[in-house]
Amino acid sequence: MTEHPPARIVQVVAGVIRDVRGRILLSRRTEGRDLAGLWEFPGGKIDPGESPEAALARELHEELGIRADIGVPLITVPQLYPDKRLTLDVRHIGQWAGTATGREGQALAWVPPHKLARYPMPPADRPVVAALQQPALYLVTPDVNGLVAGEATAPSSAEAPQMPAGGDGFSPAERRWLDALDRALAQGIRRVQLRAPTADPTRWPLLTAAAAARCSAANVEVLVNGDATLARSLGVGLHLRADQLASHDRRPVADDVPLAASCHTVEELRAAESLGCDFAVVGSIRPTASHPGAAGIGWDHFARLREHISLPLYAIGGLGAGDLPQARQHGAQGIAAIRALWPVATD
Ligand SMILES: Nc1nc2c([nH]c(=O)n2[C@H]2C[C@H](O)[C@@H](COP(=O)(O)OP(=O)(O)OP(=O)(O)O)O2)c(=O)[nH]1
Ligand SMILES: [Mg+2]
Repeated sequence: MTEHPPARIVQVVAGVIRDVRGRILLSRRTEGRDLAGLWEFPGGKIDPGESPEAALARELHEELGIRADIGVPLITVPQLYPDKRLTLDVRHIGQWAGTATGREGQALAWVPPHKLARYPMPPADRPVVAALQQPALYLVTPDVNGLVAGEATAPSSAEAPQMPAGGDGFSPAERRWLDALDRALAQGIRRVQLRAPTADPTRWPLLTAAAAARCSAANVEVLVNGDATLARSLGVGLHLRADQLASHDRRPVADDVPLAASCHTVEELRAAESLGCDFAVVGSIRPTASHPGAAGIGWDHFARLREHISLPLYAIGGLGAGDLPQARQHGAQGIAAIRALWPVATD
């Protein structure tokens, strides 16, 4: 973050308008304006002294000729453009009346949500589309209790009696870990990173294969942490650690599986974006039990990082599902967590 960002601050509010079939209205920016030809969510600048709700209702009437009830916030995206510092505040639209027409000569399109990515949009809209399409929660698995050897080496002989005795071939700790994953899936988790930094490397491929099979049966997206060879052999996505970003000069997994990275700096985020990552995880927002003594970066710093890139981001670090509204207010599309999303057995 060495360059000087533009000083001009522009507050924009836009709406997600749906028709009875659930399609979303996009509007094409006309020639002669900035970002001409790109598709956007209808809306515009907030006038001085105007509330975001009043501004959006006014813009939707001016641009489309509709009367709209402004609904709940979806996401607010801070984004640096060459000439301005934009804040794009996107609201769901509730009831609306009238026939939407391009009153300023702009083309309109009603787009099914899964086809939004086909429409070229300004950089600030990528996190908005992600918030509409992608899971809001990203579960990161914890270590496998009982398999923890303190480092990534084969278990010592003292641990051998805990190893599988038969049946499904998994140790009690491994079975507990898989059972907790099943509970997380049953509770509605849709995106999972398989990570267990101190797992026994001779057991981890078996465990990830079993976990990936469970996720795939539930139609849940899986990424394995750090190991591109394992990701490719399982046919699942890959989640890179920040220190691995520099070791890849092209996308290490196929386009039809997700690629993500953990990032802490603008440089890492740019590297993740140019490698073709689908999203990144940024933190730690708050101090966490796993990193005692390390201060969190806080939401304002998160927003300052986010405005340099348009990659969808999950915020991580001492957060749970209850932090989602605040995350969305600072441009995160979701929350990533280990503890808060891992359903430990209650019996
Ligand atoms: N409405 C809208 N604007 C967006 C989106 N994404 C995005 O980067 N922008 C940018 C484009 C513009 O730089 C700015 C909106 O300004 P605008 O020029 O359309 O504002 P306006 O409708 O009030 O029009 P004007 O009267 O100033 O011409 O925000 C989006 O999804 N919707
Ligand atoms: Mg406008």
